[in-house]
Amino acid sequence: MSELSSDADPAVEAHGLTKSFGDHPPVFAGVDLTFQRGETTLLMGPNGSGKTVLLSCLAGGLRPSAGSISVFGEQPRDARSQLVFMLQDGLAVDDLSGRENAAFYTALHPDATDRWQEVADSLELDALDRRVADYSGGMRRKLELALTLSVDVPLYLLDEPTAALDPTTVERFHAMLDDLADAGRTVVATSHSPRDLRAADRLVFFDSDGIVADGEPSALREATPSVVVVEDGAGDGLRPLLRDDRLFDTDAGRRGFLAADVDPETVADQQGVRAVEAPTAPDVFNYYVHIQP
Ligand SMILES: Nc1ncnc2c1ncn2[C@@H]1O[C@H](COP(=O)(O)OP(=O)(O)OP(=O)(O)O)[C@@H](O)[C@H]1O
Repeated sequence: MSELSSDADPAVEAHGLTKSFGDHPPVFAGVDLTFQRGETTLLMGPNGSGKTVLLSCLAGGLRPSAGSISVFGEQPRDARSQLVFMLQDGLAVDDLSGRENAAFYTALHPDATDRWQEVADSLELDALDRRVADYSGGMRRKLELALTLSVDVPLYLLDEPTAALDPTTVERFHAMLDDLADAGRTVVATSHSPRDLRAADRLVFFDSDGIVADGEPSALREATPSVVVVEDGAGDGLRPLLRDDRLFDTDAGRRGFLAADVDPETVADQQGVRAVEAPTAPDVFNYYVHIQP
C-alpha cells in the first residue's frame, strides 16, 4: 500500500452526486467523495446499493442526474484516456479465445501494453487458446484482470475484481494492487469479500442513503463493537444484548455485535455466550454493511 499523497490535487472529486433512472427514487443522492492519487479504495455495500452505478458515473459511462465529477481536473467523458473501467463480465468477447481477446483489446486501447501475458501467468490463467464462452466464471475474471491491468493509466475502476477468484488468486491480485499503489496509480474497486479489506488504504461503505462509513481499515475495525459469539441454538434470548437484535451465522460461529449500553463482562458470563472477542475482517464487513453504526 502507498503513502497517501496530499489532498491538494486529488485523482477524482465528486460533489453532490445524484443518480436516478426515470421516475424511480434515486439510487443515491448528494454523495461527496474524493479519491487521492495513489490511494487504493474499496467500495462496499449491500446488493443494489449503487456501487456499480457510482463507478459507471466516475468512468463517464453514465451521466449523473445532479452533482459534479472531476477526474484529474476534467469531466469523466474527457478523461477516458486516463482511466480503465473493468465492468463485471463486460470486457471479454465470448466467441474469441483468451489470446484473441488480448490481441483485440491491445489493438483497441491506446495505453494497452503487452503485460497481459505476465498478469495471466501470475494469475495462473492457462487455456488461453480456448473460447471464452467455455471459460468458468473465475477464468473469465482472470482474463478480464489481465486485460485491464495491462493498460497503463493513472486510474483503475474495478467492479468486483475478486468475485469468483480462488483464495490464492486473490492473494496474487492483492500483490498487483500493491504494485499499482507503488507506481502511484489510483484504484477504486468494489467488493463483497471481507478478504479484500486488507488490500486497501481506505474503505468506503455505501448504501442507498449514502456513505455509511469512510476511513482506514484499522480505524474502522477499531470503531467496530466487540463481537459476541453465541452457542448454537442459544441465540434468541441474547438478542436484546446485541446491536439491532441481530446474529450472523458465519464460518466462525453465530456472531453478533455488543449493544452500545451493555457491559461486555456481564454478557461474557451469560448462559449461551461462548466468547466476547475483537472483530475479525468478516465482522467488520457485516457491521458496516448490515448494521447501521
Ligand atoms: N440502467 C439502469 N436502469 C434502471 N435501473 C438501474 C440501471 N442500472 C442500475 N439500476 C438500478 O440501480 C440500483 C443500483 O444498482 P448497482 O448495480 O449499482 O448496485 P450494486 O451496489 O453494484 O449491487 P451489487 O452489489 O449487487 O453488484 C439497482 O436498484 C439497479 O436496479
